[in-house]
Amino acid sequence: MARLIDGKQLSAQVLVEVATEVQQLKAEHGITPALAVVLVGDDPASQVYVRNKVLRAEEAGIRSIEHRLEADTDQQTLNAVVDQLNKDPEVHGILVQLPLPKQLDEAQIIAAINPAKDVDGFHPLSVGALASGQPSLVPCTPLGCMIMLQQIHNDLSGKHAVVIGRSNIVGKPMAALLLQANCTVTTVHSHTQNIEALCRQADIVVAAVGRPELVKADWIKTGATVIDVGINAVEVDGRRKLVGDVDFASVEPVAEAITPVPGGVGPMTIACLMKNTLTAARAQLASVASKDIESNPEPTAAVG
Ligand SMILES: Nc1nc2c(c(=O)[nH]1)N[C@@H](CN(C=O)c1ccc(C(=O)N[C@@H](CCC(=O)O)C(=O)O)cc1)CN2
Ligand SMILES: [Mg+2]
Repeated sequence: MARLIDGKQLSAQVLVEVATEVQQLKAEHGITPALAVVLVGDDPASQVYVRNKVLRAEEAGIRSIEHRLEADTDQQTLNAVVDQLNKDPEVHGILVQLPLPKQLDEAQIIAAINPAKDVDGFHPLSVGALASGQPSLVPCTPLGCMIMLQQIHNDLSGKHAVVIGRSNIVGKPMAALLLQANCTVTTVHSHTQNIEALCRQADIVVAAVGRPELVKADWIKTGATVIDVGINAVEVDGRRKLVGDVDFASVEPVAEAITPVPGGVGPMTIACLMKNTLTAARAQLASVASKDIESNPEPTAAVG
């Protein structure tokens, strides 16, 4: 039987660590990290995710600010909201919940977020920093997956990782993080030939393609670690059920370790958002402190 990597439990642990550090930041510097969440429209899944983000922020001692905009909001109005949040020194993290209604340009609004406050890690500067190995705010889902992998592998060096999917939110940053951790990384997607054979070579499989139960037992090498990022609603006997991109029942006996859906990567995504908000608040504090020193340097000792 595979080891179950319990995202509920692990995310609770991450949140306790974040909460402790938030309290320290408050006590030592009088700063309460603040996260602004912008939701446009009334997509029911997005509403659930935003509600959970606000609840987890509260648990971690992070102040949250919600902006809910009508489904027919135009780009200019959304830009104005982001602009105001960019300028507010008491806001440390900004996220615009995706997907956006179709009249809005996602790439444009992501690029409009102050990169220092880009707690989703989607801004082109954050993406470039991650790709070139510079410190950056890392997208929450891949960051959560890395924390899950660290539960199983002390050292990922030399492992062959196959990432299924090449989205900007998960597949691409996931591949970059695995490469950073010295894995040999293969990204497979809809144009890849022989996906199954490539997966069978993998020590680590990360499935992030949005296809219910695509990954079957015969895709998986005995002893591999399987991270399932998919959250797909399907109907079973007339009832709605959530399944991942991995056929859990068949893969679980083959794998060494596996994440469940629900209760796997999803809760880690939200915990990592709180981690990123803390990181952003700290970095902004350090940046303000260094600017103070630049504009008001210590007087040099008189030479006499
Ligand atoms: N701005 C962003 N938009 C989106 C992101 C993101 O990281 N930033 N990711 C997803 C949605 N998402 C967070 O925003 C998210 C999805 C799912 C979960 C989660 O905990 N899922 C549960 C099941 C939930 C259910 O019952 O429906 C689980 O897996 O256990 C958290 C966050 C797209 N948009
Ligand atoms: Mg996600």
